Amino acid sequence: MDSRDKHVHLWKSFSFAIAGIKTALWSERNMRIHFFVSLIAIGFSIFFSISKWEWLFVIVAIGGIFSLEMVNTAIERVVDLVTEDYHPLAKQAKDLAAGAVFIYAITAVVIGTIIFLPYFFRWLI
Ligand SMILES: Nc1ncnc2c1ncn2[C@@H]1O[C@H](COP(=O)(O)OP(=O)(O)OP(=O)(O)O)[C@@H](O)[C@H]1O
Repeated sequence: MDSRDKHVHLWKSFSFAIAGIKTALWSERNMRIHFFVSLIAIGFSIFFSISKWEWLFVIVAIGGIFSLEMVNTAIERVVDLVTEDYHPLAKQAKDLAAGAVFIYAITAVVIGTIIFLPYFFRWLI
């Protein structure tokens, strides 16, 4: 593979990844909820002029939840592809993936609370 082929290959992988993000945003209700909540979090971050360190946590929380939700969606798709019948392993796979998203979502809420609550109190009083 010469360097031009590698370039084309890299560009194709990138376009497939973008297609995946679009699919997730259009087809998954949870992704749209994450998108909406992320916009609010970014809005608060700008409004309160949070510090560089706080931005890092906000970015990790937002990036993490989007990535994990997409992995969850991918697992759901593969399970549905393998079987449409009820199967205890299919249930476990989907429930485990959903559990992973749930854990990260709680983590993100805790991060948001730790960062934004003091700003809210200072803003109120
Ligand atoms: N083939 C299956 N066999 C056994 N249980 C299943 C199967 N498919 C789904 N389930 C159970 O139903 C639950 C919901 O499945 P579904 O595919 O609707 O995912 P979902 O979490 O509702 O998806 P979304 O995030 O898109 O709303 C799963 O978490 C799992 O417990």
